[in-house]
Amino acid sequence: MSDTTDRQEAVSCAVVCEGLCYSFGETRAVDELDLSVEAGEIFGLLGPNGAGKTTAIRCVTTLLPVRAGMVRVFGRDAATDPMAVRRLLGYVPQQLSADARLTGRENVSLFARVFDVPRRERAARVAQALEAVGLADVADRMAATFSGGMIRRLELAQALVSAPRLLMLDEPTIGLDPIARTSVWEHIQAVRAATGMTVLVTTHYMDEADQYCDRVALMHQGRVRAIGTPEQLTRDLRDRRGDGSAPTLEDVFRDVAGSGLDEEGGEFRDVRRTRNTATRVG
Ligand SMILES: Nc1ncnc2c1ncn2[C@@H]1O[C@H](COP(=O)(O)OP(=O)(O)OP(=O)(O)O)[C@@H](O)[C@H]1O
Repeated sequence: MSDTTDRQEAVSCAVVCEGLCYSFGETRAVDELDLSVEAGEIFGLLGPNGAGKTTAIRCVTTLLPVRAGMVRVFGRDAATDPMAVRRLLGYVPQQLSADARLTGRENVSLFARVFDVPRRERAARVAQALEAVGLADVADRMAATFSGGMIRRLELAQALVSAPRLLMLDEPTIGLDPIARTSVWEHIQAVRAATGMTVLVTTHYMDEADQYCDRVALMHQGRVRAIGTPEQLTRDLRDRRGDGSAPTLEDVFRDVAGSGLDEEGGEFRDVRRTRNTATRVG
């Protein structure tokens, strides 16, 4: 890529994946994935359990190596410049990342130290991050006393404290009740509105993506099967069907995934992994 292209992409694209592949032994978790996330959007990577969403975003975070294909974050190559990529992003994994034996504030402070937030700015930045997720009033309570939704918002604060340009969230609402889910999404939206940060989120809840994401990619068996705004995707299906029905994003997904879509939603080990995570977070 030329310097000029590099600079243009760094301005307009938060994430670009081209031909990304990742295998665990014989399992091709990500298979020739092409994706481009524009700066400032809330982008949803959707798919059932086992579709390859977590693997794909772990490659973007550099937690997994990019062995085949290419990943760039704001123009920085994840394979050749992983440290530069890490400095640009905040990541909330599916697994619990808050410590129950620390207070909310201590948890966020720990991340501020790990991410090298300058010492003299730390207290203010920690307070700001807790405020942004609506936990300022309970910041000095032990995380063990928090509800599942509060823990998710605490993890969001942990990721926000380093002021990342790209926030990546893996199934942020899994295992939460509807009220807690709405609250998590409203805080994500408020943070995006306040900072202009790009948000890349994985979810298998199509209704949430429809409501909160600017654009989505529908992923199945390691590949992106459709990409666009929820409105575009549902309108296209409605036009293709031409029967006056009003399809949902879930209908679009069934349409593009075809007969390969497993009704049970992924293999047993994928469901079990998800449930374990939900239990620990919730
Ligand atoms: N550490 C691993 N070892 C072996 N296989 C794995 C590993 N992690 C994921 N896989 C397999 O790779 C495929 C994609 O998994 P991945 O976790 O990326 O999917 P996902 O869409 O994020 O699903 P989930 O919502 O269940 O996390 C699945 O078939 C899964 O079983």
